[in-house]
Amino acid sequence: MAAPTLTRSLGRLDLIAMGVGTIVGAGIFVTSGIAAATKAGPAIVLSFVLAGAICALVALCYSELASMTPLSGSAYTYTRGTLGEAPAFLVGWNLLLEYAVAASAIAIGGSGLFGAALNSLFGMPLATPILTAPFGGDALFHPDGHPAVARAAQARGALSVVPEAGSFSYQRVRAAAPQAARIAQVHPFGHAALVAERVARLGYEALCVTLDCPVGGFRTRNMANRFDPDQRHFAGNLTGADGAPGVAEVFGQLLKRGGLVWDWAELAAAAAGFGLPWIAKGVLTPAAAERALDIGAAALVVSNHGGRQVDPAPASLDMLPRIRAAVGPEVPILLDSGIRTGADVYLALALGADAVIIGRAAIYGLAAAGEAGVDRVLELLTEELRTLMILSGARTLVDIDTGRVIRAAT
Ligand SMILES: Cc1cc2nc3c(=O)[nH]c(=O)nc-3n(C[C@H](O)[C@H](O)[C@H](O)COP(=O)(O)O)c2cc1C
Repeated sequence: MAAPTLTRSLGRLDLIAMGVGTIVGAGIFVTSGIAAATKAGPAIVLSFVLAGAICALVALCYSELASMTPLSGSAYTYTRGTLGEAPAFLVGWNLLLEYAVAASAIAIGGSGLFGAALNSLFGMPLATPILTAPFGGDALFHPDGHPAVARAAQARGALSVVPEAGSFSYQRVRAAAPQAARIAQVHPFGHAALVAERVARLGYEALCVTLDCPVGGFRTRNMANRFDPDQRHFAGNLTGADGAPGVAEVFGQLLKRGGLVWDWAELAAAAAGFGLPWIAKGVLTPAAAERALDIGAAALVVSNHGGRQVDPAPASLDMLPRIRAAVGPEVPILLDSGIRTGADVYLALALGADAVIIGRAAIYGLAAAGEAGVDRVLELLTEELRTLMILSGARTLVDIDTGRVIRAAT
């Protein structure tokens, strides 16, 4: 039987196209811009010329070696033919390494595109558009609490907003994951400027000021269930020492529902002394958004506190487009309340958010499996978001815009 033969079907153009395709990876689009912006400036052109000349010399070496050793195997075979087994062994392994490095460089190119909607929040890099929420009493869900949440966030390049009424101190959480625990949440109860000073000393870079919780909501399910958690789980920062209020004092304020405990003027006065950029959390109307920006907020969290404060409050997603329209495209807007899936993240980004914050989704992961559970939640949300981006033809996060969402008639 005749040996099978393969038909030659690749022509000159195909080979050139394949060669160029192999050489040009995602990296050329991502890293050359960074090198031009931060290192070489216009002289980057000279780098390209120099690299081109070196590549031409390498190509000449390769063609000489290929004509001397007309066998397949590339650099491994050439080295074996000219220098022997041992050097060829080393060159072979180096080739493998080169491919691994090249492959991961392309992966970074890809993830760079993924994180491009809002590259940074006041200089804090955002590798993903998902942050974890400040939720108090975290040790009720898992003994590892927010340090575990922040570690999971850090591993996924996410930021964590660390709560004032958490089970662990700002210091403990930051020490657990300094790359994630960079935003400290505070309630504006008159001691906020003091907290701002303290967290700045710990290295926090921004404050998240909760505007929508001057008193606790009228939570009838909690009452019916006689939910009365041990207050020590909320005392990570509310120690009653060094000017910090005690947990009983704050709970008293939250639960007694004694009336207005702050107003915009008091917040403006406190904010003047913050010394850190601050994010207004709990904004649900264009008027509140404008007010917060007027007194110095640098970003907004459109939120109804996870539906825990005002029972007939509108959904944050419904209010988002109006707030985006009122404040313009430049103000960073985060959204929370009801984010459970990658599709929810997609919708929030499409309707005007730069990133989202997850509260209960992170809590469910924490309760189920501690740090690993939060990690899995972040992984699932990200994977679903990526899948939707591919299916909707959005190459980058910035491409996710209102044009991709159809609102059902109500
Ligand atoms: C158990 C629990 C505790 C919370 N504690 C706080 C808090 O101390 N400070 C705060 O600003 N928000 C707090 N929140 C609200 C979250 O920061 C966030 O706005 C909300 O959970 C988002 O909605 P989601 O749970 O649907 O994602 C808490 C939420 C939950 C579920």
